[in-house]
Amino acid sequence: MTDAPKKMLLVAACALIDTDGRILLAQRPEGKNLAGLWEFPGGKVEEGETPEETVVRELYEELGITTRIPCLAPLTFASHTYETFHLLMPLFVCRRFDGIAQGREGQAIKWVRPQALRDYPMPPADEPLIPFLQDLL
Ligand SMILES: Nc1nc2c([nH]c(=O)n2[C@@H]2O[C@H](COP(=O)(O)OP(=O)(O)OP(=O)(O)O)[C@@H](O)[C@H]2O)c(=O)[nH]1
Repeated sequence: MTDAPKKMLLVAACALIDTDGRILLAQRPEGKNLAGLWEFPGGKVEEGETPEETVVRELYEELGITTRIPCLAPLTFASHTYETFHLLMPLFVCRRFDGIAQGREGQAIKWVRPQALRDYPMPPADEPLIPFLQDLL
């Protein structure tokens, strides 16, 4: 017997890189699924949005960071089956942005050195992304 097909969820995420080559991770707040895990800022691509527009919007909403679409470079993507949906998540990198990142939705944030990424438990979809960032930085 085959399982019913799962809904495809398109989420756009971004690795913000600071001038020291550290990457910003945000901790998923209590009450959400995967609470406590560290993830890249981002969110669901809304109707009528491009993934780049989603990232620009989410960086501002979640962190108070402003950037522009030309400052986003595609790095890799995650494709992972969760229990109730299949996640497809392009990951951009961004080194040019304005503002001081703050967790505006109550989430903890942390600037993490590439070699320390494995010290922060991440959603299973994110784990294969780590070597791409380590190679880049
Ligand atoms: N932003 C982000 N989401 C991720 C990452 N890895 C990963 O599996 N996800 C999953 O992708 C989905 C992102 O949706 P979201 O952040 O917009 O939604 P959410 O669960 O906070 O719910 P809500 O915004 O509807 O309250 C979640 O199911 C989340 O668990 C990641 O690195 N960044």
